Amino acid sequence: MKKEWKTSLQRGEVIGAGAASGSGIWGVIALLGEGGYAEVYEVRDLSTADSPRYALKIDSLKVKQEPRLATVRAETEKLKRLQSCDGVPRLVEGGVGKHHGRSYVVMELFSEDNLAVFQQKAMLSIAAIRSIGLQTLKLLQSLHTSGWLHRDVKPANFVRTRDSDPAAGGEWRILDFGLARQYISKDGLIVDAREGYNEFRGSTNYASIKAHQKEELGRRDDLWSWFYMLVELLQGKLLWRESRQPGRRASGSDDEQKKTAHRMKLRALSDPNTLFASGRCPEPLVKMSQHLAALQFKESPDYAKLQGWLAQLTSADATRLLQPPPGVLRPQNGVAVGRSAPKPPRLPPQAPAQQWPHPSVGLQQHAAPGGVFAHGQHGVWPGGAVPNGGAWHGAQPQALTAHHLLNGWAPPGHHLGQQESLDGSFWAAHSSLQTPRMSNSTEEYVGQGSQQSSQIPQAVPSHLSAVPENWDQQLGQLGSEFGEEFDQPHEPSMPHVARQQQQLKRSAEIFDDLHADIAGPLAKRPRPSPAPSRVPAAAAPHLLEEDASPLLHPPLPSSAAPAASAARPAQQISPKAVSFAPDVSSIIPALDPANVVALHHPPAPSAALDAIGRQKRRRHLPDRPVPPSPPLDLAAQGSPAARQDQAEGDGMASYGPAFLQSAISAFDEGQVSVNAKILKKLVPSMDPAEAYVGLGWAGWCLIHNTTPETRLQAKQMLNHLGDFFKSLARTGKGA
Ligand SMILES: Nc1ncnc2c1ncn2[C@@H]1O[C@H](COP(=O)(O)OP(=O)(O)OP(=O)(O)O)[C@@H](O)[C@H]1O
Repeated sequence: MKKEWKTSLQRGEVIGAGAASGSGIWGVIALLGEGGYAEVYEVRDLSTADSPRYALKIDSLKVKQEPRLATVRAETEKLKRLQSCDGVPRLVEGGVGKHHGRSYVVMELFSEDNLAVFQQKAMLSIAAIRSIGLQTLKLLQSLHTSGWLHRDVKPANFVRTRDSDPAAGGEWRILDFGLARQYISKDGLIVDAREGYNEFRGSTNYASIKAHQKEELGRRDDLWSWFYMLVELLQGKLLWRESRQPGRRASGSDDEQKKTAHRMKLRALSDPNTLFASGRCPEPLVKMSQHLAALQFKESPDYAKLQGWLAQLTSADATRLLQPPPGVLRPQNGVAVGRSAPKPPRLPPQAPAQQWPHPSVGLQQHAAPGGVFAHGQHGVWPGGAVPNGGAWHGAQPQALTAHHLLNGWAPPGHHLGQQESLDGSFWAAHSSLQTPRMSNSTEEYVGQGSQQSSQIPQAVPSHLSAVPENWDQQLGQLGSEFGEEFDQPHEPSMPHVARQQQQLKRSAEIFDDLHADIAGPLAKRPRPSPAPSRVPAAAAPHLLEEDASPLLHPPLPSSAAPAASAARPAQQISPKAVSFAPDVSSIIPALDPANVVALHHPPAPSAALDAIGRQKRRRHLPDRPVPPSPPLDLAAQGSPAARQDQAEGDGMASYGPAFLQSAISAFDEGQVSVNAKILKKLVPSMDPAEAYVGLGWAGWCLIHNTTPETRLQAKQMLNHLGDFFKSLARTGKGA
């Protein structure tokens, strides 16, 4: 299908002065494509009867305004030198012509299908994918053998020949040498990476990790882009493109898109399964990824091996890609939620109390802020995955999970699974509100983590050797999924919250498993003496045991709090004072998307929420009416159509943005006490999702060293929320 005619040249327009100037006379027939700085037209030579058709590439009008952007001239120079290379378009005129100050070049014409268009037209068979993969790989190999790198490998830069059979996968050629660069010097040596090089080259979705890191690119980077293309051919999409679905506005800036793509590519480096919504990467692609990851800058890729792996792709792989493996929660909006592990036997209820962690756990060295805790990619943790999924750590200088593990926060008598379930909810709510900062810090963290990992002593706590190998992978995967979900720059919305809650439930399960796994081995160890409370008495003079009582404790009226504190002067806080987890654990089952869904038609932000956040909403969110969300059929979520609906609803059916925005600022430490008041006011009109955010907020205040007053408010908030969730679980309605 020809593109809509909207660019600078018109049908029938004549370009070139003809034989007198040594050029053809080119009559414009159709627009074929347009890139960043050029337009490509189908033309024919008007000076010849029955002229074949050609492609004419001309600088776009933008270039005329900003001549430094001119690319056609430079590209033609490169194309001239590449004429002996396989699959490169043949130049029809030796040189560059000028048309009203814009450079153009005429070349061999291919079909109107570039690979980006082609793969959208029909579901490709695995045989077609193998054929396209092989051809494009060979084109790159040929280019590399000629001493050139392409540096912008992407589907739009491969184009099918006109006479090839699309049903058989077509014959493919390579285009667009604007960024191509010679990597072999005149004396036949591979050129060193330029010192101080710091440029991004390529296209966000297909750029290699090194490209994202603005490093000099080599052959391996062209092949990483090829690899991502292959993933896209197999799956129909790249997961980091999620937020740019057809018909939806792009929800992030280019920078944000780059960051998301970079982060997800880094994650896929240690776990290629994450490239696929099904959570399973075909084995041949795992091998490709490992091969590419192992290549040094100057090293030649093993094209033959890559071809061999490509040939191993079978239709069974393709079928599996569409099916989550047993135990993987159904992907939501294309994102696999996590792999469930076989459940270890639960501890009997009367299991002896444990202190966590055992004092012998030597993990303090990992507690330094900035990401050194998790670097499992290099095998520091059993199972070899990042235990907090990167995202956990990225959320705060001290990861919440790390915080528990490292600081022995949970008092004796406390069950880790419950505590960690709570922790998961804090983290989830917290990170969902931290979107922009979260992506930054996660990215920094991942980079830093992998850089520093080699310098960090191997410190696997001894008791963890008794823990199944994959527990940290599970946490890692979960953390990453959370990270991925919440790093997406979209507005909070119903489906978003439902997913969030489903993941939270999953986290509770994993943490419970973890608890059972760890508590068992620990039970066999000598019972340590009780750990001191994490909150020293001097730092928490106003905290009373009652103030921190379990969730069902009746809330203090807000005005009563200071009075209560005054009546009972400073008192050592007992371990029980922070032991609210059992109650929170009991509300975790109530955090069920079905409950939220049932209560949430239509989403109706309360007037109070609206008023408080109006100003902020104006600043942060588009000022538009909130449409009622259609009933969400959870049972149908697995179907592609339902997922699409859900995806498109995402960002549309947003509710309570004012609340969420005000909660976002609650996480700025300076403002916590102000926002505590706001949150408390809102409790009566809360819906479950908002309550959930409040839960996260309160937990965050308790875990971090906020002021004693704020912690008190947070505990009151937990009381309210406890009632709320209990009522939700009992009646299907919030309090
Ligand atoms: N010789 C050709 N035959 C047929 N179609 C072509 C030809 N050259 C380019 N096209 C079409 O035009 C599109 C844009 O071409 P090209 O990638 O060379 O432009 P660009 O401005 O350099 O793009 P970008 O900014 O994306 O790098 C291609 O994706 C392809 O669909």
